[in-house]
Amino acid sequence: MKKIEEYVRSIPDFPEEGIIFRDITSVLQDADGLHLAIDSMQALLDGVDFDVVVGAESRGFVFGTPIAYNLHKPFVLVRKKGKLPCETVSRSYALEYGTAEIEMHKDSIKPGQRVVLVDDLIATGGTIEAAAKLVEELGGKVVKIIFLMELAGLKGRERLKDYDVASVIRYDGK
Ligand SMILES: O=P(O)(O)OC[C@H]1O[C@H](OP(=O)(O)OP(=O)(O)O)[C@H](O)[C@@H]1O
Ligand SMILES: Nc1ncnc2[nH]cnc12
Repeated sequence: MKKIEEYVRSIPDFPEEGIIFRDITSVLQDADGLHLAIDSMQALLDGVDFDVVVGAESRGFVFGTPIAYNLHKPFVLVRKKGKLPCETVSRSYALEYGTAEIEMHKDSIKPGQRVVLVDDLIATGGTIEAAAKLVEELGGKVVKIIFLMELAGLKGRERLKDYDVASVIRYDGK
């Protein structure tokens, strides 16, 4: 069986010159790749005591929901601005390319809940830092943050130094 990193396709200069895009579609469209990705991320939660999984739109949904399902936990969506129908809290942040704003429903986290954050990839860490702050604004405690991939050269972990962070695949560059 192949290693998980062998399922990731890397595309130079997408969506902008200088970015190496780490593509998850090549992982997901292979049954073994999909199993390996979910199982490897889920293993990062061994021994972690938590109440709810929170995933960031859109690739965080793909990995967060099966993990929540497998572990019989609820799944909460962090969405890009303007998509959630009820009362929200929101936060703006900078991306490796461009800027964005994310939101959560005000009633999605109950005060004191222990939260695991899930996303496919950490680049600058801006997205997941903003998500962590929203969880905290709602009274949740972020007990673990997990990724399939980490672009270590962008130093996202330094931004998340107050959190317990783990990833399955580490790329040394950007
Ligand atoms: O660490 P950062 O610099 O914040 O970058 C990482 C984020 O960027 C990508 O999402 P994107 O906003 O492109 O949205 P998508 O998942 O809908 O493609 C990726 O899925 C992470 O959420
Ligand atoms: N290099 C990259 N590859 C895939 N998704 C990303 N999101 C931010 N940077 C990325």
